[in-house]
Amino acid sequence: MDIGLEYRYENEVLIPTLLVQIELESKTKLLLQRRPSCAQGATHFQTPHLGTRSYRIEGMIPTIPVRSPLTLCTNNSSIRPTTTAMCTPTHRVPHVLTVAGSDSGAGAGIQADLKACAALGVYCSTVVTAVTAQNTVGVQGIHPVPETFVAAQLRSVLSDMQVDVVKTGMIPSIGMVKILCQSLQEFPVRALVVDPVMVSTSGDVLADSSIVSVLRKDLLPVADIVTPNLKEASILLGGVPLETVAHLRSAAKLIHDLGPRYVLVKGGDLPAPFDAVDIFFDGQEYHELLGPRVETRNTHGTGCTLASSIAAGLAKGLSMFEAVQVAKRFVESALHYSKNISIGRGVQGPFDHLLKLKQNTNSFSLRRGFDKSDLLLYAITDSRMNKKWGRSMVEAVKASIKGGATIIQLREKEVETGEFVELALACKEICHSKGVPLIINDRVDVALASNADGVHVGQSDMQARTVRALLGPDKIIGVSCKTEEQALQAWNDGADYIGCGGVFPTSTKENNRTIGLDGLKAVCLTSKLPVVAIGGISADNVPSVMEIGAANLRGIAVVSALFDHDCIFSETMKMYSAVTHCRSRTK
Ligand SMILES: Cc1ncc(COP(=O)(O)OP(=O)(O)O)c(N)n1
Ligand SMILES: Cc1ncsc1CCOP(=O)(O)O
Ligand SMILES: [Mg+2]
Repeated sequence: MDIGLEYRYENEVLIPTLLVQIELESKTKLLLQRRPSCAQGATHFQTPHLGTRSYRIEGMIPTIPVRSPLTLCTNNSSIRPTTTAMCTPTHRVPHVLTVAGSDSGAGAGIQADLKACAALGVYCSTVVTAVTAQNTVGVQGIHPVPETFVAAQLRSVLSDMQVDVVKTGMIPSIGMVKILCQSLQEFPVRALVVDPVMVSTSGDVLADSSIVSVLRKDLLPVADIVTPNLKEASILLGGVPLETVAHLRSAAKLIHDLGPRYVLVKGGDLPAPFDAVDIFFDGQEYHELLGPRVETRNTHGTGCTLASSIAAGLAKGLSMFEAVQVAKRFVESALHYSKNISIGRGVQGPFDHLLKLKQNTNSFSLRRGFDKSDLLLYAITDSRMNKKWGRSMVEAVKASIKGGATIIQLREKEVETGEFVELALACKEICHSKGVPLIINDRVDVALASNADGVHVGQSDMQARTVRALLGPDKIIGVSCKTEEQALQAWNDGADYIGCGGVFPTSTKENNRTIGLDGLKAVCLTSKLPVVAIGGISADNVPSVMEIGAANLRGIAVVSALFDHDCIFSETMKMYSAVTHCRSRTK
């Protein structure tokens, strides 16, 4: 007689099921299964052949999780269950497999990939292709791993684990490229990120020229994205000189013709005065990804880290472009954070990938960065309305978040700077306790002093590019735009979103030209940034706004519809249900 305990999921709860297998004289097996109606005590089976069989259960049978073996007692003997119920809820973890070389200095290679994935919350397994002796001075030695052992590592990981994305770094031999391609055919993954490591940033050759043709012929055609720096792009294209942004664009196109779905040519090595511009090419459109050049010696491993961060974003379900943007911001943040650390005596030091784990967990902006879904219901505060209705700013912010506001903007035109900073700190605490970003209107100084999550500026305020340079890459920057040209400028300046309006007439902002639904639509259709509509928006006209037919219109920004009322909570709930209803219909 076998006894077992099985757990089955039903409605989010694990239900214990007792399984009793009895062998009859006639050798037929009888499987009885029963849900113990109690955690302890007897449970009875009615069996057609044996009448009533009673079993007494000792030991608790909790629903989740069960870790301790249970002892089931029949009439007179205790029988340990055939299976010890070990049930805990399981969930998939985004998973990147890095196929790269080991960097003894731990600034680049698989070490960089492991740290980047850890910082971005993604599991990272490793296939080591070579062991290098290197430090901040350069590469002193390379010891390739035998190809058969690379194959064995690939099989060990891919045959057992659910890998979402493979990221390749240094692959020192033609045979290894072919082994990798074969493994990916046998064990397909969702995406392949190829960082064509051929020359280290210290200028040392990490893969001889013979491998270039195999990379071109075998690996690039199956890559989802390839991320060469200037030198690597030039090598992939036979040694053409690449010295300007125009060269980068043509290089991206030519490399795309070799087969990868996307290309990111990294322009960090462009000679000054160019900004650190990367060209992202999807086969149709070019995107110039600008970012502040961080003046530091600690840039070793930036290429590997960018590629593994892209892989991490893809593993988490981001689109390619989103993954590239987040990865670029992550690397910039890490460089910014690490710019003055000193590791090693050479010309090029490593940077600190794990800043996210060290930053104050309340620093919301680094915990997950800007998410365009934050724009769904954008509440903009107004002290005059608070005064009119006799409530504090903190009360107003709490009520709007409780009602469903997804992002808060403190918009204060008369308050003294010191008071504004205090207000921002108090509101940030409320916002972060609910995972809601806090944006400061106009005042970059107040945003810096309160470490708010970002700033919103208008056309007559500080230019977004300057704000970006002051706030750094991981803060949220919004720009007011009435025209397509302003929207393009906001994009080039490195903004995260556009506030577009006033859509309808409003008395909340003086001397504000109304652009109407047509003006809103014109901006949305050309903007490369997500858009939030603003100006005279109420629950009644939300449908007309949200249904203009622009996918990147992500929400509405409102002041009086929420705050010029006695009950902010109910007004916000009303607005939230209106905008979510429309959003669900227009997705
Ligand atoms: C989300 C959002 N959009 C637009 C504005 C308007 O900003 P601005 O043009 O700077 O005007 P003021 O708000 O400063 O009067 C905004 N604040 N938020
Ligand atoms: C700040 C701002 N920018 C354009 S319109 C506006 C005011 C929006 O206020 P309301 O939602 O009360 O119309
Ligand atoms: Mg302004």
